[in-house]
Amino acid sequence: MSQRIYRLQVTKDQLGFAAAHFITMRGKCERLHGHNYRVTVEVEGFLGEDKYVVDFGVLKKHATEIARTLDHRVLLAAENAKIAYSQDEQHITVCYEEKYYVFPLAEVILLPIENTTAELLASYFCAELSERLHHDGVNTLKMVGVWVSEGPGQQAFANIEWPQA
Ligand SMILES: Nc1nc2c(c(=O)[nH]1)N=C([C@H](O)[C@H](O)COP(=O)(O)OP(=O)(O)OP(=O)(O)O)CN2
Repeated sequence: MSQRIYRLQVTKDQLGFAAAHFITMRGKCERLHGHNYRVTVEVEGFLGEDKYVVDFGVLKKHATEIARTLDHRVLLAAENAKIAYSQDEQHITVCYEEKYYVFPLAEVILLPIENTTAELLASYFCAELSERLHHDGVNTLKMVGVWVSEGPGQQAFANIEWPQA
């Protein structure tokens, strides 16, 4: 008999984060602005012995922790070739052509992505969540996915197929 596949979703208030960002596109750099981002976690998998795919509590715990690392921060794309960064012990200077910002180091998060689009934020969040679930020994999953919304009606999804390589 074929094994049934289940899909779970977790959307909670604590899965939001308020952050500032800008993206570069087609030779332009957006003005620094902010969003009240919302995150929805979506996983697919098989039932384990306890008849869960994975405990909602486990998904909430990890996703809340990841969201907290992004909350009240300036999100910076460390892998953007058009943006130059320099830092001392307390500050980071961010340059795009003639424009530059100086931020307190503690108020930014440098992310291993090329741009802070909703797509790549979803991808980053998904990779972080996936790594934590892998570390917990979760073995019932087929897919881990994350939606990141910049605001109502505007969201991107990224996923990782399991088992991970
Ligand atoms: N596919 C994507 N498109 C855009 C993204 C993105 O992450 N993925 N991001 C932006 C901007 O960074 C911006 O945050 C949103 O821009 P925009 O939708 O143009 O502006 P508003 O939120 O003010 O939209 P309104 O619906 O007009 O209020 C752009 N595109």
